[in-house]
Amino acid sequence: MTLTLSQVAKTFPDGTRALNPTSLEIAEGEILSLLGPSGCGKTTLLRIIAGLEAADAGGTLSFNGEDVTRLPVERRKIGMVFQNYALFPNMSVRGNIGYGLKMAGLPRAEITARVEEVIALCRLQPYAERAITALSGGQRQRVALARAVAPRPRVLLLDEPLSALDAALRTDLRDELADLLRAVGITAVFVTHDQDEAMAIADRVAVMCMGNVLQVGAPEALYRQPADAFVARFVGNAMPLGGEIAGDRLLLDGAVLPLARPADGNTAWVRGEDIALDDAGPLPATVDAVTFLGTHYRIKLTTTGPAPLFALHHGHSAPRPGETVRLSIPPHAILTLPAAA
Ligand SMILES: Nc1ncnc2c1ncn2[C@@H]1O[C@H](COP(=O)(O)OP(=O)(O)OP(=O)(O)O)[C@@H](O)[C@H]1O
Repeated sequence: MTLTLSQVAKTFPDGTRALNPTSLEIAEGEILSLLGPSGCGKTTLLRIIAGLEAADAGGTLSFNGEDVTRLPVERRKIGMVFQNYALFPNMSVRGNIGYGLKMAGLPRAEITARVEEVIALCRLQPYAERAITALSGGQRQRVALARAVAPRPRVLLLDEPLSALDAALRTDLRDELADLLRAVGITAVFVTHDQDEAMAIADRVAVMCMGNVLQVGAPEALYRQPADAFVARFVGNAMPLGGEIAGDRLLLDGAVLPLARPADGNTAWVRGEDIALDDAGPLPATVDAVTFLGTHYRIKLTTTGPAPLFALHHGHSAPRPGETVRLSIPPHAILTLPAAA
C-alpha cells in the first residue's frame, strides 16, 4: 500500500500549529520513521494518518490513490502499536492476537488459521497459551505487533514502541523489530525521538523540527548529506566548529582548516568520529575530560570554537585532562551547511 500525504497540516483549536503543510509519499512495504525532538509534531502526523486527528482543510491523505482524508479511524484499516502495547492482561497470547479478528466477525476457522500464521511469523509458538503477565517486555512487544498485523491492515503505525523497555533490551529489540517488520512486509510508519532506533529500523527517515519535515532520506544519506545544521546535529551529533568560511578554507582563531570545496555563506560542522588527535594537526585544543567507553575514548576538548568538541578516539591510550593536544580533521569530514532556521 502506498501512502500519500499532500499538504497535510494541523492547527489545534487553541491556535497551536503542530504541523505545517507536509507532503510525503511512503512506498508499498516501506518503513518510514518520523524522527525529531519532543513537540516537533511527529505524534500529530501519526494520529492524522490513523484518523485519530483531523487534518486542517486543504490537506489530503490517500491510501493507494483512495482519498481517506475524511474516513473515520475504524474504516481506514490501519494497525497500531502503542508505547505501552495496550494488551489485554487477562487474555492469553492467542486471545490477544485473535481479538480484532473476532470483533470483525470472521468465521472461527479463518480466525484460528490467521492467528496461527501470525504466531509463527512473530516467533511466538512457545508462548501462545501464556498470559500476557507471564511474558517479558520483548515478548509482549512481539504480541502487540502480531495483534496489530493479524487483521491484515493496510498500514501499520507504531508510536515509540520501544520506549517502555530498558536501554539494553531496546537495542536487542530494535533489530528484532526491524526483522519482523520486513518479514511481515507491511507499509509502516514509526515514531521515535531516538536517532539510533530510526536508523536501525527504517528504510527512510523523516527528520522533523517545529512542525516541519526538514529532510527525508535513507539513514546513510541523512548522515552523509544532511540538509542543514539541525539534521546534522540530530542525526550523528555534529558539532559546530565556528570560524569563518573563505572559499575552500575554514578560518578559525589560530588555525586554518582546508575544506573539500568552496562553501561561502555556510557554517562548519564536524562529528566526533572525524576528529583525530594528531601531533602534526593544525588545530590546538585543551583536553577537558576523558571517558573510557570500552571500544573507544570520548575526549572533551576546548578549542577557540563556540562549543566543546567531543572526539571519539580509538587508540590504546588517551591524553589526560589539562594536556594540550593538536587535532586534525580531514577536509571531506567538515560539513558545510546552512545554519538551522
Ligand atoms: N490537543 C492539543 N491541543 C493543543 N496543542 C497540542 C495538542 N496536542 C499536541 N499539541 C501540541 O502540538 C505540538 C506537537 O505535538 P506532538 O505530540 O505531535 O509532538 P511530538 O513530536 O510527538 O512530541 P513527543 O515526542 O513529546 O510526543 C506540541 O507543541 C504540542 O504541545
